[in-house]
Amino acid sequence: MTTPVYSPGLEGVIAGETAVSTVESGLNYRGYGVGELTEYCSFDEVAYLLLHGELPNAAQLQQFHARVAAARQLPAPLMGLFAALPQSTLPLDALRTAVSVLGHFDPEAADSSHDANLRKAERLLAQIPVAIAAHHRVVKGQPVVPARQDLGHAANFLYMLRGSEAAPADVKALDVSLTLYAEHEYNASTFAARVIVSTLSDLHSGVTGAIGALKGPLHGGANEKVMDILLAAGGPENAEVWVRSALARKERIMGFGHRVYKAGDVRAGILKKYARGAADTAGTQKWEEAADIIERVMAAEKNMYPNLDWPAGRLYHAMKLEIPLYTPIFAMARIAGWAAHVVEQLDNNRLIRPRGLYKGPAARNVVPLARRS
Ligand SMILES: CC(=O)SCCNC(=O)CCNC(=O)[C@H](O)C(C)(C)COP(=O)(O)OP(=O)(O)OC[C@H]1O[C@@H](n2cnc3c(N)ncnc32)[C@H](O)[C@@H]1OP(=O)(O)O
Ligand SMILES: O=C([O-])CC(=O)C(=O)O
Repeated sequence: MTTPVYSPGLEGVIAGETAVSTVESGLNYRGYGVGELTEYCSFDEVAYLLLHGELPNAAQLQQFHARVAAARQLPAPLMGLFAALPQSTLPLDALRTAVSVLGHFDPEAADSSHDANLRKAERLLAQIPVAIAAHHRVVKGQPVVPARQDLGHAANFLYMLRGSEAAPADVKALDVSLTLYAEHEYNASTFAARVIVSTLSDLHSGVTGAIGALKGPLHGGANEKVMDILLAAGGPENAEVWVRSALARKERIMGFGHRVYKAGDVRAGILKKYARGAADTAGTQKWEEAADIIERVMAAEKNMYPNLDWPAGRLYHAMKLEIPLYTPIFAMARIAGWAAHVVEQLDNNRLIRPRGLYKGPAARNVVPLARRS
């Protein structure tokens, strides 16, 4: 047996190969920088790139859109389940359940071939936003709004959620956030999905587990906590005092820090201008001013910089989206990355099974129950 190497939290460990994206020298998806992708491409094109390996031409995009739009519906029993879940069910928990249930109804659930996985991935890409919007409206006692076939991913989601077409600026801002959220190498939720399917389990199981991993506030759950923090800080007048006392209490400021990026996350810089634009439109600039103050204190006191969740939480708040929807929106984008990794894992699979460094008692003998004190 070779000597095990231990790195707490697997920091710095190369856990596998991937051609989906890299965080080395700027984040890129399949070779394309995320800055250019947000500038020149829609999320729909980026999802195609992640799943199929190349950017689509116009005909490929049109066919992809037609397939995804046709799959924007849920089985009736899932709608019934949304009504039966406790009112207090968090949207992310409902989504995790929904993906598991969708697995029962997928016609190719048991087929984990490359092509079947891509077809299932396209269906999940279509169904996840429908599930988020439908659960949201059911909980509110509002009629569910059927998906529109003619709209892209971001526009259709806002339409299903609100029941009316969103302003183009809102659609563009959400679309950019989806592109930035779509993929990030071996992050915790993607790694969870890869571990699950490495046992030769199926795509829906991998994505269900990935959603569970995304939920935690050290990962995707942070975008909801960002707004909780700003609301707790109360605005620019109190932000500096608030963040300094939170740091003195050794609290984590959600939306700051990153396992890989120690000098800042390029995605946060890209999305910041959209958060600012949405705040200008909504007249909620005070949260942007408070965010600037917190950023300044975090840089000075902790040498720590915003990650993508920091502007995303503010953007969604300025767009008047309810806070518990923020992590589900992350999932609605990351499904493209999760599925691309699941396909890649299964195309060249080896069971993922690391070792644990034993820290328990030394070997000892069992004392039979009658003689145990
Ligand atoms: C899109 C995404 O999912 S990006 C990640 C979103 N998550 C967040 O924003 C949550 C807040 N950030 C964090 O908790 C962390 O920075 C993580 C989990 C993202 C990365 O953490 P790691 O690289 O593993 O660092 P680790 O958790 O070991 O922390 C190292 C030290 O920095 C401190 N620290 C890390 N992040 C923060 C933070 N946001 N605020 C205050 N202190 C922090 C820790 O308390 C720890 O201090 P200590 O050594 O005195 O105990
Ligand atoms: O990579 C990570 O650890 C977390 C992250 O930024 C992401 O998943 O987008």
